[in-house]
Amino acid sequence: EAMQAAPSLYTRLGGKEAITAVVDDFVGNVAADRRINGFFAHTDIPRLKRLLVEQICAGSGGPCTYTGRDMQTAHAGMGVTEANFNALVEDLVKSLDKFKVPAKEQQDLLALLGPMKPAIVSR
Ligand code: HEM
Repeated sequence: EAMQAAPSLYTRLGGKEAITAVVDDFVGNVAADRRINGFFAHTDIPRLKRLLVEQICAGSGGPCTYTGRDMQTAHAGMGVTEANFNALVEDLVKSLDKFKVPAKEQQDLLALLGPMKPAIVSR
């Protein structure tokens, strides 16, 4: 019997469609979140959604290429705080819970995004 590779996080999340559904809902939460929605007042939201899907797809082992800017450049000069960062993660977890993404996959996704924090938080 052949050895079986462990399925990627991308596969465990349910692939591109499931990731797209979570990102749509997540960005909706962010847009409604008065703690942080001011940051996004001039943002092209469909583009942001597309780039988030690409980033999560590529980072989780899926067949995507991230075409956006690096995290430091994208968030430069915004003055994002740790509290802002935590609020955004809370909005993401709300969507992960809503779509019943299991705890292990939530952990693995947050472990993928957590290391980006120093590039994003600037004060
Ligand atoms: C792990 C956390 C985060 C990830 C993975 C992330 C990811 C991204 C990505 C992929 C983009 C698009 C890059 C591009 O425009 O080329 C972006 C843009 C943006 N992010 Fe984040 N981000 C995070 C946290 C935050 C936080 C905490 C804030 C503020 C509360 C924020 C505010 C923004 C804004 C306003 C833009 C749009 C910039 C523009 O319109 O030019 N992000 N982010």
